[in-house]
Amino acid sequence: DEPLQYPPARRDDSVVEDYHGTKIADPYRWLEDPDTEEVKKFVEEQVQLTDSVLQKCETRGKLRETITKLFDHPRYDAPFRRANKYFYFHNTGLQPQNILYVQESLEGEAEVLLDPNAFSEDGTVSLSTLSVSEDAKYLAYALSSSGSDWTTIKVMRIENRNVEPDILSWVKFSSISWTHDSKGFFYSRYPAPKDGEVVDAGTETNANLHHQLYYHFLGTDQSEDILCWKDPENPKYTFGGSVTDDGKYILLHIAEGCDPVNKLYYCNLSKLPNALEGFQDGNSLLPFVKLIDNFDAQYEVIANDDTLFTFLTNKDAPKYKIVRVDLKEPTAWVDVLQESEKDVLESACAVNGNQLIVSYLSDVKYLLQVRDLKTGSLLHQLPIDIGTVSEISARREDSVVFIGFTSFLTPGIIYQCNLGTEIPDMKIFREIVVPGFDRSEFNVKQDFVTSKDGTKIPMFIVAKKDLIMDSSHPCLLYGYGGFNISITPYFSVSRIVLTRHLGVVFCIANIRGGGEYGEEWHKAGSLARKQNCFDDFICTAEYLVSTGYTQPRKLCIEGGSNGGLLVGACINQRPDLFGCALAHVGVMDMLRFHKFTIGHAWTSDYGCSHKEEEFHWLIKYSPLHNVRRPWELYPDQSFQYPSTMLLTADHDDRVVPLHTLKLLATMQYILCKSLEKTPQTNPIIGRIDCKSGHGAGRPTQKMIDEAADRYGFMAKVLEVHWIE
Ligand SMILES: O=C(NCC(=O)N1CCC[C@H]1C(=O)O)OCc1ccccc1
Repeated sequence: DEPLQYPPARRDDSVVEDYHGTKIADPYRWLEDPDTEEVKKFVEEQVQLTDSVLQKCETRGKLRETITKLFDHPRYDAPFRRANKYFYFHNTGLQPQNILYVQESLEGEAEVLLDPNAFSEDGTVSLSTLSVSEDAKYLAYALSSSGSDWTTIKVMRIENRNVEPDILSWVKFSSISWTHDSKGFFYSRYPAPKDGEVVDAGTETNANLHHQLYYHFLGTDQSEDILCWKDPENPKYTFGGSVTDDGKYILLHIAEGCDPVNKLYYCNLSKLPNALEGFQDGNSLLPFVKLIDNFDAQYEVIANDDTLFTFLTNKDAPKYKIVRVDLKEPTAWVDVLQESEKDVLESACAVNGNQLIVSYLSDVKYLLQVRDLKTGSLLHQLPIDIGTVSEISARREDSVVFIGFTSFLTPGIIYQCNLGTEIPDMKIFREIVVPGFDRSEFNVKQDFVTSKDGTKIPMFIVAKKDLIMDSSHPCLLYGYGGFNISITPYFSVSRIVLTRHLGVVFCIANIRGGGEYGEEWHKAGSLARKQNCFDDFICTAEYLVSTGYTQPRKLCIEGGSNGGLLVGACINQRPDLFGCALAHVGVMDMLRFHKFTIGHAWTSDYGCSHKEEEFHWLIKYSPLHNVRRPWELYPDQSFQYPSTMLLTADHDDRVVPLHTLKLLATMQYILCKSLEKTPQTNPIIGRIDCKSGHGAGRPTQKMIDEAADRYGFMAKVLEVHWIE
């Protein structure tokens, strides 16, 4: 059908920047300011164009209806205990936000404690983090609006649900950790922006610098909070405070980026002459002791017995191990649990006095064990299916542990594991049931694909049973590949609907850059070796074609954020290999990402164009800078870019929308508008949402509407029809 009429977009050819002697044009630089009338007009016209395309996607209505119906089932998270109360999140099905319940006992009557749905008409206010005081008297919680990373902390008195007057602003990238006297809590924040710098929190692009750790005394004004730590010499540093289980220490976790490495300081609260009150004069920071004062490795505290601390670390152990140190002899470290040859030690949780629940990732599947906290020795293997341990809810004084489990064909199970008995039993505490979903219709397998350099790349493949390998099947290939994040099996209603009603084969490629095989795997897909991620993803796509699942014009690739970069880079490098590309909130301008909000923290995976050697890594794959007309590169072949949808939202302050807007304008210009006649008939469109952010906290209806739009678009361009 007719090529689309793309809206005009000014090209400012005066913007040219010199990177270490290389001149780089940036004609859409003006798209970086979301508040100008010109940018608002650009967005409005793109939204209208996309709506006109989506109107013609026949399966969109069916998708929305079927996803809504299948999603309308009760969901629970694992309970957690404080004092004599239990707390858990629950959603009856289509509620915009999950609701926090409290009960006096596991079997007792549950009451609503905090209902975020009451905070806004349209469900766009979400709960980002919370913490219940040790005596279960108070709930401190952080609220986010429109999916922004900015939060506001408030406090509720649990017994009478009274919301206290405390309001803490400009909180971002913060946990909440109470002192055990319930007088207050530690949290992190940025300095308040200068007047006018932030009009609608979450739509600004200013860099987040000078993070600080504070302590808030309940019942006081934020201006009286204690500044516990800051580091003016290192504005990129982020600080996290956590009180140890015994209430004695405040631990300070310092990061300078996203690598799994941190400094670790501690302060013995019980040794302060006048506790924290002594710092209310605001004249000095807390007297932290620097246990680890370098970024050589990650140190995550598991437990302490007074000065004897146990850590999960990757120090000289890229697949992680457990070590111990006595603060009195801070250089004498001993191994408690050695690094495994093959498996990644993902988590370790102190439970039942002196035991550990550890989870390993073994070829992207989870193993769960009970071990001895003192010696590390194995006590029990806990039986779980192929899938993901989604959460482990327990504290050291608890002998009952709740374990969340999910997989491609398991909506969700919460096991109750009683460690008090001789052989711990994994009893089903809650099982999430999805009416109308019949797991026997589907098949899950894991293949290993050889990448360009011979590396084996695991890939999960979910399909209807008894698939005929005739290359006819639409395929959705999903990837991420960065920041030490592992994409492990999880239940997705929208993907089940695609497989059941559009015959889609859904695949997850565990490409390098993730954490699937530990820190070496992460590093092998970072910095100078980032191209490995794209090679891996392209090889898994070619595998799906060569083994007869699908063919390029039936193959859709999808990824979000760093995964959006993956999609953007792969359609530039192999426009012939895909029929459709869905890139959510992608990092697309690799020369400028570090300038906006928390982008500076990502240089740990990407490097920075500020440095000459790193500029040359980035310019080679930066999606914004590598859009080329394929028909000019390969004149004998008449191929074009796949049909592409770039998704973003106005309050995404994790990956600011300018990345998507600049790439959209560039692709539409180079491929579609700059020639009289262009072979590019596949649409290149943008889905730009409002009152929405990077993804976290998105209300149910917005999630469903977006899924229906992007998969309705995919079905249309892959020419796939609805199967009743
Ligand atoms: O930026 C990230 N995480 C990485 C992130 O969100 N990324 C990394 C690339 C784009 C985007 C994504 O893939 O979701 O989290 C914020 C943060 C908090 C504290 C210390 C450092 C950073």
